[in-house]
Amino acid sequence: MEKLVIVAIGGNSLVKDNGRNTIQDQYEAVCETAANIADMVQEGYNVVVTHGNGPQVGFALQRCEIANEVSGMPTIPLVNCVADTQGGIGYQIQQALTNEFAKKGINKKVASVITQVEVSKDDPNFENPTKPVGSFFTLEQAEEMRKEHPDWVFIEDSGRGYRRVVPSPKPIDIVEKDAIKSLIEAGYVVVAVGGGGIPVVKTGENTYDGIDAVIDKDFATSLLAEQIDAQTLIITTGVPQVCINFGKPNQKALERITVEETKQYVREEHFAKGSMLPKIEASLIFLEKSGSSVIITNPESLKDAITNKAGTHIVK
Ligand SMILES: Nc1ncnc2c1ncn2[C@@H]1O[C@H](COP(=O)(O)OP(=O)(O)O)[C@@H](O)[C@H]1O
Ligand SMILES: NC(=O)OP(=O)(O)O
Repeated sequence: MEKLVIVAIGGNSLVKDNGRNTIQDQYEAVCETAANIADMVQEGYNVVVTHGNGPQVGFALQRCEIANEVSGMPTIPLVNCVADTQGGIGYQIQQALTNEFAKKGINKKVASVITQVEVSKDDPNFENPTKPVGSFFTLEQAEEMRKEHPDWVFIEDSGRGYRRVVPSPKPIDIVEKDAIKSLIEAGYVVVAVGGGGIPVVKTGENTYDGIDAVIDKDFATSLLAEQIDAQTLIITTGVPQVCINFGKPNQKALERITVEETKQYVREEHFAKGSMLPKIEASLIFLEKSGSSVIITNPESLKDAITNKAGTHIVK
């Protein structure tokens, strides 16, 4: 089989205008990324695609809350909002890739798998929400919302503004991993663990129940990469490269770093919690368990990053 590469598309990389963009705007962003992924497939890479949903799941929650306030419509639980966004974004990726393959004459089919990801109901992250979702707000806007919803928690997200945070337990197992593997072996380009997967807890040996949370797609992707034996993990996000001293006058973009150097930068707190840190932590887990290399870059640099001309490369 060709080299197996897993590409994780960041939810924020599909949003251009802080929640004011339309589904069509999001589809255009998906199409840009899909064109780059199709180029990789044309080069002979065997690609599995995962994606985030941080902004989109927050928008979905917000729509429910507004509909509830305005007309009393029942709200939708967070776990179902995750499922909805997994389906909605997965549909766009599946269609965009299918169309790109047809345009480029690539003989490949795409299949998306509705993916449940097991978490533990005792995960301490349920008590300590850390996953930013939805739009960015000013401090004043966040304080105003907290007056009405004192249980909502906000954090400052990488200098971009304040965002609501929700619990983000660590993924333990991918329920549909065998189906994903079978589709890969049958030659499909598979889209899976969208939005980090739909969080579920075990209720019996083979039974599950949904639980309200948003799993970090970088950790879920790293787990899937290990389970399908992928060699390379590529994370696309809003920046072309990972930086040290991010946002400071002495900011420096990183081209190639070893696992040991990366751990040192983590200790020096160069990577923001809830944004770049999970990508780095997930990359380290992947490299220490099974993977050989990680690339972090933005969608437009994907093709150059594969040939070492762009992105941040983390190597063993
Ligand atoms: N050290 C860093 N280097 C580069 N970007 C960083 C760093 N720390 C925080 N960031 C921010 O993290 C963002 C990526 O996280 P985020 O937008 O949450 O991811 P996603 O694309 O998966 O939605 C970047 O766009 C950047 O604004
Ligand atoms: N679920 C998740 O991690 O989404 P983002 O990558 O969009 O933050």
